[in-house]
Amino acid sequence: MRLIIRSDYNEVSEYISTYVKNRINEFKPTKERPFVLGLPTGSSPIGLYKNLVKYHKNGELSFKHVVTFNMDEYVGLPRDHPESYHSFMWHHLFKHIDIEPRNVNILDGNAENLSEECARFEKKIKDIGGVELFIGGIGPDGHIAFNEPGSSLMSRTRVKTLAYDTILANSRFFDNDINKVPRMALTVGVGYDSK
Ligand SMILES: O=P(O)(O)OC[C@H]1O[C@](O)(CO)[C@@H](O)[C@@H]1O
Repeated sequence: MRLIIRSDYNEVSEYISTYVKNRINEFKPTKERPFVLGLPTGSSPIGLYKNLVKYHKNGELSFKHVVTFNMDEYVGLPRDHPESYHSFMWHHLFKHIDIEPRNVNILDGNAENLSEECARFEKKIKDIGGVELFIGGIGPDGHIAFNEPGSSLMSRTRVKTLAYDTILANSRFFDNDINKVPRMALTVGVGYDSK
């Protein structure tokens, strides 16, 4: 593991966004060989997404041949709710860049059969050959995606009940009302398919 420390939020965002831009550009993605990128939500990546939009608008970065997989989504929150991860991703990133909507993959937390939805998502990642670069989001209890403490290192995409600490932390996005925070989420596992 390599721990990279920067002095403030803007410098961290600058570091990671330059890293992502370079990885995509060096990969030289094509339709037949797209760059597969895993993405988080939360407050931390907002600066990263802002910079990626800027690089796109400057002509330094294209998402034409980038396929994305988001790491998680709430269960039961309407897709158009402002706090759904669908809304978050389109608002902060996707609507500002040249990504093909069919290349965006976000779990459907309103699917009739949640296990089937998780299996479908897993298969899509597998079929495309795994994720090239996965950017993680870490919760206060150390969880990554919504893999709450105790999750297996071999875990795969599945339904997870959120820990109380996570519900409490995320209540800041729901008028500080823990009762408005969904209790469950779909999340990729710790053992997702990487390249
Ligand atoms: O970036 P923040 O605001 O600390 O939020 C992190 C949270 O967002 C997520 O990345 C959700 O995708 C979780 O892993 C974590 O709960």
